[in-house]
Amino acid sequence: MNDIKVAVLGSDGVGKSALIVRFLTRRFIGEYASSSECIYRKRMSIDGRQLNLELYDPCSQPCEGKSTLNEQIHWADGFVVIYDISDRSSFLTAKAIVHLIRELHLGGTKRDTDSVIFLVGNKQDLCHMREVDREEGQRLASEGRCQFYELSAAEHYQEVVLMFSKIVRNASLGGKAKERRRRPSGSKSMAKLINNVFGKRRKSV
Ligand SMILES: Nc1nc2c(ncn2[C@@H]2O[C@H](COP(=O)(O)OP(=O)(O)OP(=O)(O)O)[C@@H](O)[C@H]2O)c(=O)[nH]1
Repeated sequence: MNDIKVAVLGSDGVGKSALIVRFLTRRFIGEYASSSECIYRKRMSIDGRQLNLELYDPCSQPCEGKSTLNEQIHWADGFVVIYDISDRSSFLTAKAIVHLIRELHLGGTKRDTDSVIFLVGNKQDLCHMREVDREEGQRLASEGRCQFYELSAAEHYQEVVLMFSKIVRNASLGGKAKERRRRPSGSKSMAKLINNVFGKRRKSV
């Protein structure tokens, strides 16, 4: 069975955990308690093939044994790079991450990387506070050869599922057999995920 590794990257508070939790549990959780980086696992069937998905959610707080961005990039087969459309600085961070992924994957063939970086402008429901135009996102995506999405973890369940399903499909078609370097350390079961989800005060948006 294929193992597909997807890293969800972006600056603090852009909604990385919210998007992952939405995809895995269907729920939007306003506040999610997580003090360590972790990997969520899910078995998926894509085009009739069984896949083991590992989704990496970094922790923005300093924590022991935390992997570096370079290690996360080497570990993953696919990347979801997230920014918050109401926060320009998060867009600049996303831009730097896209460029770093491109730089570190220079050795790979074009086919390997073209379809496995997704740039996602999250919090589309906050468009009245928008600081990053949709066109800027599209421009960065075409510059970095990424697929582009604008969506809202809070409001768009179907779009979130489609986005994750598509990156898993693309990453699995890459047929990559790359050397695995040190993998990000934390690993989390669904039970732990549910604990985190219910262990913290929920905030309405
Ligand atoms: N309005 C709105 N708020 C969102 C959305 N997605 C996430 N948030 C909020 O943004 C805040 C940060 O979300 P998280 O999922 O913790 O973000 P993160 O990127 O995992 O943050 P770190 O763990 O600090 O790296 C929370 O208050 C969420 O409720 C969204 O689509 N719309």
